[in-house]
Amino acid sequence: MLIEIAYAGICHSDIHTVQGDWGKVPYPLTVGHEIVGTVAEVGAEVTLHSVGDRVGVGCMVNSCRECDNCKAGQQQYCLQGNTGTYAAVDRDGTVTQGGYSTHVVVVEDFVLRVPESIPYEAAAPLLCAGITTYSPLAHWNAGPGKRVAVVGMGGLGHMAVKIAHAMGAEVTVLSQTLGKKDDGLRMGADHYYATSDASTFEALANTFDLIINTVSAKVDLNAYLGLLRLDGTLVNVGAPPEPLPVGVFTLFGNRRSFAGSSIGSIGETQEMLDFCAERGIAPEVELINADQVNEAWSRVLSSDVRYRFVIDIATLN
Ligand SMILES: NC(=O)c1ccc[n+]([C@@H]2O[C@H](COP(=O)([O-])OP(=O)(O)OC[C@H]3O[C@@H](n4cnc5c(N)ncnc54)[C@H](O)[C@@H]3O)[C@@H](O)[C@H]2O)c1
Ligand SMILES: [Zn+2]
Repeated sequence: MLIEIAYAGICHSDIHTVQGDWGKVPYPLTVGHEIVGTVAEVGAEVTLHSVGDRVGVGCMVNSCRECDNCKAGQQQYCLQGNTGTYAAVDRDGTVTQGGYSTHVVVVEDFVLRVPESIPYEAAAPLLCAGITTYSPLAHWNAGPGKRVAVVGMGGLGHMAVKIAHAMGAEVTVLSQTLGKKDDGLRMGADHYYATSDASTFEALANTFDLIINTVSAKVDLNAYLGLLRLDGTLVNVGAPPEPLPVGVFTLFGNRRSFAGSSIGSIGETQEMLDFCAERGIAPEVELINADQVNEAWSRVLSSDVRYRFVIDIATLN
């Protein structure tokens, strides 16, 4: 089906990709995997969506559909590798191209329904930042009685705060400075600490059931692991290119776990969109014109984003 794109979010992964942080860049390349728009045309066999529907596309546009993980509905963990929305090789051998664009063609079951009650321009970041934080929060049972910490207050981080709060968890933000403290508390955080202050790590030792690390750069994971209480888990969703050393003795204490998590399944993405619509949760976005993308990228790199840039695709015409 053909989608006319209205808005595209800017994810730090777009920048990692184009900087070559994760490997060779398959030029020519258009990035963007936080896409919302309307259905413009459908093929004869399309049944899930109709022309005019408000829809979304996230980080993947296909998977093998046959491996154990696909059969379990976990397409993001496809054993053949899911087909990324951009920079991946599609079934026809061409390189997929992303959402900083006017149109995209996507197979119907990798397209999500975007509820009308979510403000249109704010919906796009849910397709990556929303699901990438919702999935581990749901999987590790964030909820009443659970203490959850969110490391990093960027695109993913601010969604983790809102979603964990809506799930009923006690939420703490661990940010480099206290510069975004008022915002964090307004979004639902119960506590807010600066990681540049060494006393934070002493004050919060053995505290959290779950820590979601959204930082795009290398951090000292062992310092954060020390903040987990008995059976606590630190889940890394931030994707810096270099390995992050983990000391096993830190894991022995409190029987701690260190885990990773990749976006979320298509089913879970729909569940997240419906959850956000029902709970009135939306990303906080700064809308930009297409000719402001370079400036927005440099602001993301200097931690000057509150909290997601979204491109108004109408300005691209
Ligand atoms: N696992 C996944 O499926 C998945 C999905 C989307 C994005 N990601 C990755 O998650 C990371 C975050 O993406 P984003 O779009 O939210 O980026 P972002 O730039 O909006 O947010 C990153 C945050 O980390 C903070 N930060 C940077 N260096 C830090 C440091 N040394 N200590 C503490 N905080 C620091 C920044 O200030 C910023 O608030 C990126 O690496 C991205 O590629 C992973
Ligand atoms: Zn992303």
